[in-house]
Amino acid sequence: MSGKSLGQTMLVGRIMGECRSEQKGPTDLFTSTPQVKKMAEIQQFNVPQSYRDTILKWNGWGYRDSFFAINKNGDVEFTGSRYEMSGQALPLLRPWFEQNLGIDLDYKTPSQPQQQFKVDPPNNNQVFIDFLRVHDIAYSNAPQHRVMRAHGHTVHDMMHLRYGKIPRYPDLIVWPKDESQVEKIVEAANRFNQALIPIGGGTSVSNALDCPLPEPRSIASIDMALMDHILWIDSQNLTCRAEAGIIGQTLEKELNAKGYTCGHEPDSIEFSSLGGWVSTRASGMKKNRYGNIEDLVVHLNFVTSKGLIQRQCQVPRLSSGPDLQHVILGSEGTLGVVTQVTLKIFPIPPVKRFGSLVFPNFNAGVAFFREVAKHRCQPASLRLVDNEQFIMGQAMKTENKGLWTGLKASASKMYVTWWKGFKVDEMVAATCVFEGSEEEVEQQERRLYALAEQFKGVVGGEENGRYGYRLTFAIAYLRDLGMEYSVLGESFETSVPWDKVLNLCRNVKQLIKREAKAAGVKYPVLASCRVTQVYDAGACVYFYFGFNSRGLDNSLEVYDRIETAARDEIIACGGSISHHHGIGKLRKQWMKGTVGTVGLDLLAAIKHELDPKNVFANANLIDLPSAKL
Ligand SMILES: Cc1cc2nc3c(=O)[nH]c(=O)nc-3n(C[C@H](O)[C@H](O)[C@H](O)COP(=O)(O)OP(=O)(O)OC[C@H]3O[C@@H](n4cnc5c(N)ncnc54)[C@H](O)[C@@H]3O)c2cc1C
Repeated sequence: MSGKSLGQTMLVGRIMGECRSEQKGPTDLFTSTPQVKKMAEIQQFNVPQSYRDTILKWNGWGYRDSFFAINKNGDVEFTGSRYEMSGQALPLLRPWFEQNLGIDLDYKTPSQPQQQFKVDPPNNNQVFIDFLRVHDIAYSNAPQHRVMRAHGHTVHDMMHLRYGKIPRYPDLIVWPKDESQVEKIVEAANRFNQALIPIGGGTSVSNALDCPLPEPRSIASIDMALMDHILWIDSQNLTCRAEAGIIGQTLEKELNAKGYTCGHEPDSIEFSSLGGWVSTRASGMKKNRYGNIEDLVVHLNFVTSKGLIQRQCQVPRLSSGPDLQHVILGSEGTLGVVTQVTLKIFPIPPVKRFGSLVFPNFNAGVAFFREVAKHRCQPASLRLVDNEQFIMGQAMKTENKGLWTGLKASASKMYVTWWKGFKVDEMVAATCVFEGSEEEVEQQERRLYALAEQFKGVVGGEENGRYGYRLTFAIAYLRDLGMEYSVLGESFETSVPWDKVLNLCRNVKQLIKREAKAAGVKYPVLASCRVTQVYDAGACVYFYFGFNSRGLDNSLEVYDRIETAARDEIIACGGSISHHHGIGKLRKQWMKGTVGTVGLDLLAAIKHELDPKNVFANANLIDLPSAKL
């Protein structure tokens, strides 16, 4: 993937310089229903060809050329050439799918072809469209643009794309190229009764981008893809200012080229945007060293229906009443548009090293993590996978590489399983990323590994650690393979105090299996978790679950029942509604229990004050009392 200098791509959204304004993508293949052709003429102005339309899948995760497929030998293979795993076979993965989810290669549930995907006609607000034209703001109501901005990446989104249709599309897409154009769009929306939904990378996993069905107004999606530039880097104060549409990997790559990092690395960094991170209160895997997004944001600009919110000074901390930036962080597109963000940046650490540890069981691993938090000796990243994920990780070995490469010699494996008495169906693994100077990293390693010994931890080597983190990006593509064979899968997460981690993990996993069986699932069910973040007072736990829907005629209903029951169980076990995925429309039902009635009223009052006409009408976070609008 070739990098490009700033300025070269002023007119296109970029992922590592991959887009060209002249590129045409097969998204042109979407068809309009006959009504669209009759009722609504395609209206387009200055449409940029952004990465979203040219290199991303229309009905799944990630790059179009990268997916898991069954090759001619019957093995799973990862296509393309973008990832280390690309072009390689994973001979253990198919047996893993068969054993753990009961898939049968003869029973395929392929997606509908793109050409058959029908798009409803747009509800054009002509006066708003004319305004955009006069003010030189790019727009389109073409079906291919509307489909690509109508969803995030929940199971529902994928099921709609693969087998049905999206219940409601944005009627128009607008591409502001700077903050002043965003201000004009918001002003016009208020004047001409237009609803708006901002979209960054489109990686939402909370139905936050879905257009609400009851919304009677025309809905325009504000695609931030053109606002993707670093505006300045301040090496004195170690800050940078960037436009909110910049995609994580582009931001990081351009900072790296100048010797800096922003340190924020969510697993979705390849496709999620800076504005999206702020709007969802995102968390990155290296938060131990750099902090979560709320720790990294120094300052931001926010365009609301009432005008621009920005601080009058760019200082590191302020005592001036409640922090208004915390009203914006996590606002999920309900209050306005994040246009520019000043972030802390850091010199790239001279040394980055991976590491891994193996523990006899999950309890020992969690006890170790608790001790690490007490001693505050967590490296930049520290993750603990349970036995199910440990086994799954091994099943994703390519022909040449494996989780056990660090313990390559069979003598080492014997050391763990025979000499140390670990059981293969109980042992778990932790992976780490250490960053700093050579001395700092050595010291971090020594301290962590010495502590691990107290919990029977065995050092698994650097290569195993590296492998664990590399898998992160590939795992996101696995669901699409499962869906080809009737598997529905999802991940969800929570924040939980230390004393409740074990109980919560065990209960939620058991509940998922119980609920699936009760709902008629006839095949083995995947329920697995990992501890992904370490805090003084608790941890973030991240679950994967999946089941084979073969034979069920109400698979989405079954899925919803299990997911809802799992969230209820999480909350009953002392966990939270979310740690970093946010609320969207998916988890709204638990907001009252989370913030209380007074809290809900306060959120509604803020919404009413900033956006009295509910122009930002994505209906995330809370249901608005109609009297207030
Ligand atoms: C495979 C995968 C891995 C993930 N890993 C992580 C992870 O490690 N950590 C994590 O925190 N999350 C993760 N997520 C969730 C998701 O990536 C985050 O919520 C991310 O912050 C969303 O950013 P985005 O740019 O894609 O936002 P979008 O999906 O485009 O939008 C999300 C919400 O933010 C609003 N929004 C977007 N941009 C703006 C803006 N400029 N102004 C106002 N509102 C805006 C939208 O209206 C919407 O409500 C993951 C998701 C997937 C699919």
